[in-house]
Formats: sequence, C-alpha cells, structure tokens
Amino acid sequence: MPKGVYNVPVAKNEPVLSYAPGSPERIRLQDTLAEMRATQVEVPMYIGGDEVTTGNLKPMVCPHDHQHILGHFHEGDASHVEDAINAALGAKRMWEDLAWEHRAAIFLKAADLIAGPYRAKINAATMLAQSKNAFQAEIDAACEFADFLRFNVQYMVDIYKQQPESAPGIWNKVEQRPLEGFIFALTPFNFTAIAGNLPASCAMMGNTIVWKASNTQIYSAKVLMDVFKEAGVPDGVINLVHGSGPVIGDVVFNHPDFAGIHFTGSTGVFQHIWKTIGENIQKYKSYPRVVGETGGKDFIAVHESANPIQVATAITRGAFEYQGQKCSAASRAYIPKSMWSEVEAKVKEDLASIKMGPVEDFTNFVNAVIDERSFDKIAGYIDRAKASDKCTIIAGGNYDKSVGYFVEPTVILTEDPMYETMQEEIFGPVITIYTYEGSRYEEMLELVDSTSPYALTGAIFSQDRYALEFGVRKLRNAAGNFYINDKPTGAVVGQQPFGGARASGTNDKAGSALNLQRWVSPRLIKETFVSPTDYRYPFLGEDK
Ligand SMILES: NC(=O)c1ccc[n+]([C@@H]2O[C@H](COP(=O)([O-])OP(=O)(O)OC[C@H]3O[C@@H](n4cnc5c(N)ncnc54)[C@H](O)[C@@H]3O)[C@@H](O)[C@H]2O)c1
Ligand SMILES: N[C@@H](CCC=O)C(=O)O
Repeated sequence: MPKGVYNVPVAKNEPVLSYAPGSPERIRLQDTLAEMRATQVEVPMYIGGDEVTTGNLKPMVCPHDHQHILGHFHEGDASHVEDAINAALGAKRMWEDLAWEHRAAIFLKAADLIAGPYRAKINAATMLAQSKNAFQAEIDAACEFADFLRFNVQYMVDIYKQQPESAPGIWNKVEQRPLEGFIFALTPFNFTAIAGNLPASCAMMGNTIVWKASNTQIYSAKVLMDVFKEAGVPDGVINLVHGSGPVIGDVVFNHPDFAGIHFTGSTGVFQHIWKTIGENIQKYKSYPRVVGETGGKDFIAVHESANPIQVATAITRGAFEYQGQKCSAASRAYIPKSMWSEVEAKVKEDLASIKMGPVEDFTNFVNAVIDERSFDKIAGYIDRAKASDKCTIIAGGNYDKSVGYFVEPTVILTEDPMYETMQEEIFGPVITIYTYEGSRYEEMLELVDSTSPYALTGAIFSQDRYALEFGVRKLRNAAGNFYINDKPTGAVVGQQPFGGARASGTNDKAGSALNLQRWVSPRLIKETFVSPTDYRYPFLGEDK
C-alpha cells in the first residue's frame, strides 16, 4: 500500500450557476422538477446496510401546493433508534481505523457528485419539498453543501498537521481520535446543506452517526443519503432515522455511548436538549460534546451617513429571500427618521415588483413558508400587529393557505422598540422597522444590543468611518456574524464561518476548523528514544 504525506486538493467555492432563461442548467432543472413532481417516492430509514420500512407512512408535500404529495417516508419508533445506535457502534472500529485520506476521498467524491450528476436532483428536491426558488436552492443544496465537504477536508488536514514541539531525544505527537461512542446529528428544515453537513462533518473526522432530519426536509435528505452511498460512505457510518424528535431523543440521550450532538434548529429545542443531557450526565461514558447553532433576531442598524438605496436593498433581500426562513434573516431594522421616507419608498417599490408563487415558475422571488404550523405562527404575529396601536403595517400583511402556505413579504413600522416583533424570532417574511432620531446613534446601538436574547447576525450601514468603528465596537457581542454595508445573510463557506453566541448557539462556526475540532479528542503520544537508566538527579551526587 503506498505511503506518503499527502496534500489535499485546494478547496474553492463551487461557482453559483445563473439559471438564466435558456441556459442548459435551467432546462435540466426544469426537466428534473417535472419528473420528480410526477413520481411519488417512498423514503425508508437507513440503518446499517439496510433500507428499513415500517409501513407507518407519513406524507411529504410541496409547501406551495400542499395537496400535492411528493411521496411518503416510513416513520420509525424507539426500536429503530436502538438499531441505528447499534449500527453506528458496529461500524465504528473499521471507519475510525481507515486512513484519513480515504475518508477525504469519499467526501470529496460526494462534493463532486453534488456539484455534478446530482446537482439538478438535489436542487429540485429542495425546491419542491422546502419551497426554495432555483437561486436559493442552488446557493444552498448544491454550492454550500459542496463547499462544506471540500473545505472541511482541507480543515481536517490542517487539524491533523498541528503538532507540538519535540525536545532532543523525544518525539511528541498528537493523534486526533474520533469521540468514543456515537454522534447524534439533529438537523433543521431550512438548509439542505446544513442537514447534510451536520452528519458529514462528524463522520469525516472518523465518527459514526445517528441522523434525524426534520420531517419537512426528508425528501432532500434521501437524495443526500443516495450521494453518501454512491460516494462510498460505508454502511452504518451515517444512519438516518425518521420519527418524533422527543421519541428519538429519549433513546439517544439515555444511551451510555452518546458522545455528542451536532444540532442546528430552534433555541427552545436546543435548551431542552442541553437540560436533558445535564440531567443524564452520570449515565454517559464521556462528557458529550454539545454543539448547537440556533435562532436569531438579526438586525440592520443604520447611521445617518448611510446610502438609503443600499439600506432598502439590504432590507428586501435580507428579510425576504427564502421567505425570511434563514436564521440570519434581517427581522428588525433601525433607521434614522431623516432617511426613512427614502428607504420606505424604495422598499415599497421593490416589494411591488416581487412575485410570489410556486417554485416551478422561475419568475417568483417569494415562495411558500414551510408548513401550516409555521404559517399560523407567522399569521398570528401579523394579526397582532394589525390590531396593535403601536404598529402600522406599511407593506404586505396578507396571507393565504388555501393552496400553499403563502405569506406576503410584510413590513411593520413600530413606535415601540420593544414590541414583540422587535424581540422574538418569527422565522417568516416579516421585518419590523423602528425609526430613531439620528442624533441618538449611541442610544440606538444600545437598543440593538439589549432588545433580544439572540446574537446571530447583524449589519451596520454607514459611510462615516468613525460611526462605523464606534458601532462595530458597541455591538461586539450582538452578533457572531457581523456585516458592514451588506445584508446579514448569505455567509459563504471558507469566507464567512457561521455561528452566533448568546441564545443563538455555541458559536462553533460551521464550515471551519473550529467546528471539526469538536468532533475529535486529542491524544498526546510522547516517545523517548533512549530511555533513562538511572533515577538519580545530578545534584544528588556527593559534594567533594
Ligand atoms: N444558527 C444557525 O446556524 C441556524 C441555521 C439554520 C436554522 N437555524 C434555526 O433553526 C430553526 C428552524 O429550523 P427548525 O424549524 O427545523 O427547528 P426545530 O428546532 O423545530 O427542529 C430542529 C430539529 O430538531 C427536531 N426536534 C424538534 N423538537 C425536538 C425535541 N423536543 N427533541 C428532539 N428533537 C426535536 C426537529 O424534528 C428537527 O429535526 C430556527 O430557529 C432557525 O433560526 C439556525
Ligand atoms: N448560513 C446562512 C444561514 C443559515 C441559517 O439558516 C446565511 O448566512 O444566510
């Protein structure tokens, strides 16, 4: 077998295709969409080498056409979670003993499959079942997922390369061991790339995984499992189970071999999980690694010197792309009173030109929100704002779930900086604006910092360097991803490692070496070449 100290290919961001009318990628995607819409699929669980069916079938629908059934998944119960844990533990020894370059090759191949032959399929699955338009699917399911895989291979090797000094006569080595036990990947509906990355990044570091995807993302999770299989991920390394979160969690969090959770989702669920792990801590063989990236109440803070048109564009894209269902979505903005009329006019003009509808029509910028529960929650915020004497709805405010879960991009103007929509994560196409006296810039920054428990993303707009520098310093702890003169969404792997603090997560920065480091437990190995043969220190000798 060849031996060598291998370099891995230098990672580059996957180019985003345009899907312009008539382009080959658009034609391929439209054909794939039509084909997938016309064919119902059944998604089994993947446990060890088996595709497990239970007959307990749950429908997967298009959010923008909720009577259209894309297929069904087989829901499992606690016994399937036990089986998945056993499969993960059974696959562990061979997987962790496999030389790292083979793990790298498998995931680099997965990236090439996603960027190549599976591109249209993963995008179409994400469009149909998660209601993303072609551009939003492309930047997520195809490009961000390929980027996660390729950059993580590079970061894995960077981690392995970090070695201690060695004094003469000894050799110190650090071995990055996978964690003892299995990892639980618990993933959200809104990014196919995140759903794929949470199990894949842990597996890349030599761990074996039990993965539970969100029910509304299982349709694209199946495509990810097909990619993992074709790329050569061995049986039992990534096991996908479907079922109720609490039922699955109950088995996982009571298991002695539970070694860590890689979570992305809401703050409430993560806090519940953290508490459960704390209560069970004596049951585990090791202290589990707890990594969770959670909710946000992301802001745009504007100084008087900012360009109003740039601010308005950041509001429209930052708040309404993918219907505001990004953890990073702008959902509160602080605008100087003197600038507001110009910003308002541009936002209204842009919103008037935005089309809302199904993903199959590529002219729609806005599609549906994910499901009825989410629709009702968002509609509740809008209804309360309509009834409140503290707010005015200046754009949107309509919703309709008769065919799909459609909510118009909605802009609320409030006089109360602590109104509920300034504080709480809505996770829908709703932004609230608070206007302030431009001379009270510092007070406004204090409000931004103290209004919500979250600290995920935020943006500051200013053409004045002093104001900018002051704002960046004042808001040091208000966001883990901070943007200057840009919208607070759209982080790119390898360029803007992503994660927030406070109630927004453990800030282990997805798409960086920091994250991968959490999935290994270093062992220091010291070897002495010529071992001592005398216990005495020189100073113990007799003075003459
Ligand atoms: N910070 C980030 O990087 C980031 C990225 C994407 C999404 N998010 C956040 O995710 C949320 C949206 O995603 P979601 O609606 O899928 O989140 P969610 O918390 O509802 O669900 C996440 C996962 O947890 C499971 N789950 C739910 N309740 C559970 C329980 N009691 N026990 C065990 N598992 C349970 C779900 O089935 C799903 O698989 C938003 O709050 C958003 O801000 C954060
Ligand atoms: N990384 C994405 C957000 C992921 C959360 O939903 C962004 O930067 O917009």
